[in-house]
Amino acid sequence: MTPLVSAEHLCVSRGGTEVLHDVSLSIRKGEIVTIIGPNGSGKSTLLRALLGLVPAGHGRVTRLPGLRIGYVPQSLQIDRSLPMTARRFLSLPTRQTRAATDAMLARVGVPEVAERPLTGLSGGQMQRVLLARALLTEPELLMLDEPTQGLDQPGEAAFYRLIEDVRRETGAAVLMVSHDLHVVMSASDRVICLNGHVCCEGTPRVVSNAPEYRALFGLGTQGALALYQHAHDHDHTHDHAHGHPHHDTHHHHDPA
Ligand SMILES: Nc1ncnc2c1ncn2[C@@H]1O[C@H](COP(=O)(O)OP(=O)(O)OP(=O)(O)O)[C@@H](O)[C@H]1O
Repeated sequence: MTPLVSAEHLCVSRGGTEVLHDVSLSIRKGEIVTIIGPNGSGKSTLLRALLGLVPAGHGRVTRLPGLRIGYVPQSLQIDRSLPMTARRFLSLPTRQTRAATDAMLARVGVPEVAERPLTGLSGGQMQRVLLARALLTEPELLMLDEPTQGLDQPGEAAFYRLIEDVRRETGAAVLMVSHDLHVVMSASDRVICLNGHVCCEGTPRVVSNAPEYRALFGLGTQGALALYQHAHDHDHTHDHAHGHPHHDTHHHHDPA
């Protein structure tokens, strides 16, 4: 099957530093793929490069022609001098009917915010509105950058259920960046562990056993991961790992 989007030997520099080095990956129809990695490891940059928002220095990015992508960025700058209701925001750039916006706000769990100004929404409400806007474009690929930040725990669980429903109902693929290692392990078909380059990738089980993953996230997470593996041990007949034992020679600056 032709991938929806792929990167081949992608290198990207930001501010004079190479932040992505020789990254190759592809996302296929209906897959849920999660990118994990420490702060500053290039996760957001990778999404933006796949979207064509930042240029590839070397290598290339290929998207299926006409592919509809719903993108939820990590943060959105809202112009506070420009009051805009959630309903109006959902109608940009494509006009939506009242019924469609109401139904989508209900679906993401915030039916009450339709007439409220965006600037008055809480972080979690805003996150849901951003997801609603992405879903309204009927995406074939959803790209979500830390989509559960700001969501409370029930909200987080509901969020991953919603993503699985969307995948089941529409066949959309999902590529997301996440720091919720526990949830990632249960919600993803495939995990890509990034630290400037792809450290390791594969099913959650393969990744959590990879030495590169353990080096990055330590053994402290193993309890939760072991629990996951125990519950899913039957389900990984096609595991594959690309965990090359190379060392990370890139330096990453703390965004702080
Ligand atoms: N516009 C930019 N100009 C200069 N440097 C940038 C720019 N955007 C990103 N960087 C740098 O590129 C590196 C990767 O940033 P990126 O936001 O992709 O990391 P991340 O893995 O998404 O981090 P986090 O987990 O903190 O969100 C960081 O060192 C960051 O400072």
